[in-house]
Amino acid sequence: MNQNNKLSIEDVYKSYGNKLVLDNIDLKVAAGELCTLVGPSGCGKSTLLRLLLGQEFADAGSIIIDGAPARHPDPHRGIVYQKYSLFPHMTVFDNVMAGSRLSKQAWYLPWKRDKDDEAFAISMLERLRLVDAMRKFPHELSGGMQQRVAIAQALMSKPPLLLMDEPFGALDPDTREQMQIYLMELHEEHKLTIFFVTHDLDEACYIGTRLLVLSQYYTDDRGEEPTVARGAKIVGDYRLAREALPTTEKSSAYFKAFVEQVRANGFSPNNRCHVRDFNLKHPHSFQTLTREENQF
Ligand SMILES: Nc1ncnc2c1ncn2[C@@H]1O[C@H](COP(=O)(O)OP(=O)(O)OP(=O)(O)O)[C@@H](O)[C@H]1O
Repeated sequence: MNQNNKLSIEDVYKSYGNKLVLDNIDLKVAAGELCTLVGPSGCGKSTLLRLLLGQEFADAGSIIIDGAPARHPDPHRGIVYQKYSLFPHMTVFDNVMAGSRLSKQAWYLPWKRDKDDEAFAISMLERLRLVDAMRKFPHELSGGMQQRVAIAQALMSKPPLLLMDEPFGALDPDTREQMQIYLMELHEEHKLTIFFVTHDLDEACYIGTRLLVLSQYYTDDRGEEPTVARGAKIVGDYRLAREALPTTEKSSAYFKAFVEQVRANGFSPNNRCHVRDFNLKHPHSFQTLTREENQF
């Protein structure tokens, strides 16, 4: 494995029963990349994250993270889901602090707080506009606030590999944009490697340094569609020059032109159907054309 690769996925297959979900996935990711992952609903994005987490195993192939097979979840990999789960009996602050204690594989004991961790937790709570709520319990918070606490909890340990499954999907647009900017800043500051699943191409292009498209719809080398149902492959792999994007100008003509360019040119001609159907106004902005619609 190339020493710069944080992770390497080779010839990975994953089925549930007789349904093939992931079909020969090959992917190498360098340390520090923020990979955004888009694809049609049900194509296997969350399944891929679960394999990376070590929560489930591939039927064939290998997943190597930091030179070792991904066998089971460990503190070096953090995960944030759209559905948050917090400790109901702990305050916001203790929930966030629990993230660092858990990552150190020691049970969280409030009287054994680490001062550096405390300072980092408070700085995150300030950034996430939660500092006024830090003594509250989860049931006293809105859903968006609870999600922000869950994100802070996962970020607390600055996991070298952070897996995020539609983490901002339930946030209101303003909070979502603030979270995007915060995540980009954290990514740069702590050199995290991140896999970020989203249904929003705008978001994927905005925050990612690399855009991956996973889909079960593709044509073969001769441009023909497979005659049997297949699992999903990486059908688009696109480098994003995020440093060229001013963080405050997401709605700028420049950014819109950039996303449009990704839509128009970003994927291989064999997969152009995926590009045409991106509709950024739609809440599920990535939808794949049916065979009948794909007539060009
Ligand atoms: N534990 C399981 N048992 C059986 N089938 C499963 C299981 N987990 C996922 N699947 C199936 O595998 C396929 C991929 O599911 P997955 O949740 O990974 O897709 P996804 O791309 O994340 O979808 P979405 O965008 O809707 O969240 C789906 O058809 C799903 O029904």
